[in-house]
Amino acid sequence: MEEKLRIGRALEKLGVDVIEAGFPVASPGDFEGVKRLSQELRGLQVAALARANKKDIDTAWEAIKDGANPRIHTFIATSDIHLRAKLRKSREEVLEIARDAVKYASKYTSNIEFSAEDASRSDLDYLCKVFEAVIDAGATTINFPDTVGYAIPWDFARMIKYVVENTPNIHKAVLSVHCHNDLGLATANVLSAIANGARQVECTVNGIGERAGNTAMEEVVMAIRTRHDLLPYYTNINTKHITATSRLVSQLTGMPVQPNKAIVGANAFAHESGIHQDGVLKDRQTYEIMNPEDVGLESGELVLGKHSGRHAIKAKLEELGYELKSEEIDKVFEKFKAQCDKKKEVFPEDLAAIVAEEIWRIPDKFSLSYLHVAGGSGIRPTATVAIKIDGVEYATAEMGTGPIDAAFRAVSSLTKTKSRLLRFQVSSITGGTDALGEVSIRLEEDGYIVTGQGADPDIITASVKAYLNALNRVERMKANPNSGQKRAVI
Ligand SMILES: CC(=O)SCCNC(=O)CCNC(=O)[C@H](O)C(C)(C)COP(=O)(O)OP(=O)(O)OC[C@H]1O[C@@H](n2cnc3c(N)ncnc32)[C@H](O)[C@@H]1OP(=O)(O)O
Ligand SMILES: CC(C)C(=O)C(=O)O
Repeated sequence: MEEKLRIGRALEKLGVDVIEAGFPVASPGDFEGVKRLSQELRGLQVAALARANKKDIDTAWEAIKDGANPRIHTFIATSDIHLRAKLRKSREEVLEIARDAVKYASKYTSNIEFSAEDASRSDLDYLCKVFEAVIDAGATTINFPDTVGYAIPWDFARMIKYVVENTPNIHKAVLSVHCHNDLGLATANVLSAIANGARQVECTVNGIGERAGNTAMEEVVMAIRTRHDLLPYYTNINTKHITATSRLVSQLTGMPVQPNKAIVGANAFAHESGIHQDGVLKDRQTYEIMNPEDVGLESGELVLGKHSGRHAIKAKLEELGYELKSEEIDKVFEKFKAQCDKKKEVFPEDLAAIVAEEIWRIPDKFSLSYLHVAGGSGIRPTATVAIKIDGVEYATAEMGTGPIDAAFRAVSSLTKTKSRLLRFQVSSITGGTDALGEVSIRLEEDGYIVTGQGADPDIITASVKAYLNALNRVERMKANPNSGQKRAVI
């Protein structure tokens, strides 16, 4: 309930006009969720879904009646396949059911939406008759769903135009569309519908929804905003909240957003190829059609990877605060490319480490002498660690919640550091149970953010090596106060 409410509040802040909060008859939980949203969200309309029958409509109204501007959304299928196989009713019967449902809902409110489920596979003349009947009965929003994502943009445009031209009272209602993404065409279909008279778009954040999902809200909004020359319409969406809302929805639904998803994917504003990076550095508009700031991102990102060129590396080094000579940049670039062959993405901290190790050439302060770990079920994990600090060996033992925690506590005690671990990742370099484990960590120590890597057949040893590697990098940063390396802003 609380999560639903958090998403509801985020949508209100985003500026959506209507939230379809749920299907109250579906379960007591859905009923309570819709009711709570209706009571708490006053700045928008909260709609409740109902099949075309009295019980669903009564329950929907009961859930939303306290809302600021409640909407009943009732629906029934109009395609022959749904009539024959699912509803087992004739066209005439379904037309009567639809009309009666809307008339029944009108005893509660004048804010009524009617959807003709599977409209895109329905006979258009029959569909127009149904729409005409429900508008006469009191529907103020008429929804044309492409329920199974079957439509093709120019044919969807033809269908919308047909409905507009052949439903005599269509001007009394707002025409809406609701597209699914089974063929990856939901956004395209919606845009073609808008261009032909649709004025409400039913969509979801991140495109989540049944099967391949629904039309992604952020795609429609940004298409209208970016191509205003061809789409002279507007939405009330405050686009600066798009990224935050997308992340919230992803987090609360547990549905990750694919990295290359338009607008909200992690890579949507990231440039990795050297030629693109060079262009973006010279003028962002060479490869950016939208401002990342407009969707709430700080700025577009240059991703350091194997496709990056010298221009991008030089720019990133400057951004990090390094003032290097041309031959030093060449050296960093060479090492950087070698690292890229080993890992997909190289972080700015890795670049900083290359500078520290290749240009400054300061020896490691800390090195592992030995590590002994006792663990298993029924005993408290204990690690005994000895490390050399500037050549002198020190040892201690610590307990922890697990063997890695115990070993890290021992390292922290010996090195007198209090690092904050930001990321810990274990992967196997080779296959099988004898695989070499590679640990990559990212930590913050004394205001510096660094990465560290360690490899060993024993993952606890690999973890301690990675930890010490990161701490050595911090020491190099500290030893070069004039290097220009910026301390991290935490
Ligand atoms: C197109 C859409 O996406 S609509 C939204 C889909 N969302 C959901 O389905 C929400 C979750 N659903 C549920 O919890 C349940 O399906 C309920 C509570 C809605 C209904 O449960 P039940 O009464 O057990 O019926 P069940 O789901 O098994 O079957 C659906 C029945 O509704 C009928 N029906 C389907 N759509 C409609 C409609 N729009 N209007 C009237 N009746 C309909 C079907 O013909 C079937 O009737 P039958 O029992 O006479 O054969
Ligand atoms: C209820 C309607 C709008 C629906 O969800 C669909 O047809 O996909």
